[in-house]
Amino acid sequence: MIRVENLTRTYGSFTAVDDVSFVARSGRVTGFLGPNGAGKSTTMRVLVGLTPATSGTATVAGRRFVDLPNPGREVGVLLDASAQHAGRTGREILTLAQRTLGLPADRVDAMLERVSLTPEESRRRVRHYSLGMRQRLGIAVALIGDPASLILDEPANGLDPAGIRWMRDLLRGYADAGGTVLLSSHLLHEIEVVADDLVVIGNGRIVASGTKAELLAGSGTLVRARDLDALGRALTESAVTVSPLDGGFRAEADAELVGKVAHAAGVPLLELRAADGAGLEEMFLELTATTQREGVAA
Ligand SMILES: Nc1ncnc2c1ncn2[C@@H]1O[C@H](COP(=O)(O)OP(=O)(O)OP(=O)(O)O)[C@@H](O)[C@H]1O
Repeated sequence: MIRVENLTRTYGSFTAVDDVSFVARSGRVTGFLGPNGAGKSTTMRVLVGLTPATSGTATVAGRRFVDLPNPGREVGVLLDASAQHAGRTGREILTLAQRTLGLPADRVDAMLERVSLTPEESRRRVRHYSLGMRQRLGIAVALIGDPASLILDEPANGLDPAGIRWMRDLLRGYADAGGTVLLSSHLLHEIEVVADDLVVIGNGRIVASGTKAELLAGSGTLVRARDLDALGRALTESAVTVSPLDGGFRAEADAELVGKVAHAAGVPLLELRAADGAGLEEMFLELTATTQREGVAA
């Protein structure tokens, strides 16, 4: 389990992380979402002991990172895939990690296989790796100590669609086996697919957190009809709040009620379903509207 409690980090008079609290539970993938500069990396850096907290605590398995006797066996970390020594080969980097952690030598080949780096690629210097290959190597380093928790900053960055699918399956399998995964991203759809729980941060403060199901439950119903005016009128007259979405409406009511209202008004529907496909992005933009640099298009 990963726990952040009342964490604050200031730089001079600027507060990068402001009284942040959340828990990433075992057996679950927790998505840490927020716009650029929201404070995700700073929080993760405090979690892994790279940045001291100004106040508050951040623990993995009940201890601060610096107090873990052999941290790599407890928590796998990937913060910056390009932070590896560019002159070393992938195999050398994994071998160093294997020796540092006191692991059997065969873990190196096992990890290369796990992240689908070929023996030939493992002998290339990291400076010649693509970003996607660096991400795979970073994941291999994070996993080599068979830790119970993973902390990953934008792990899907640089991966092609097949790589993103691979990463998603890997994280799902890891959590299903009891692991704790905390991953940050601004790739909303990627997080929406893989995360069980969500923590949304904006301007250093948590603006929403909970299970994905809870957070998306308020998304309402997507409803479309050829005669949108008649549909909108019927819903509004029935005290159902509507807003435009995907060429139709997002109605703040369940599908049954929306269907009944449309039927009673004699409006044939083209589509009627839970609006959760669009939910997370909309929620993300809404929740961070006051904290987005660009503001949100109406
Ligand atoms: N060492 C530092 N000194 C001063 N300000 C800093 C320092 N590190 C981070 N910040 C500021 O703290 C804020 C949060 O940065 P952070 O990197 O945590 O954001 P983030 O959510 O990870 O963003 P991104 O998605 O762009 O990576 C930013 O405004 C950043 O400029």
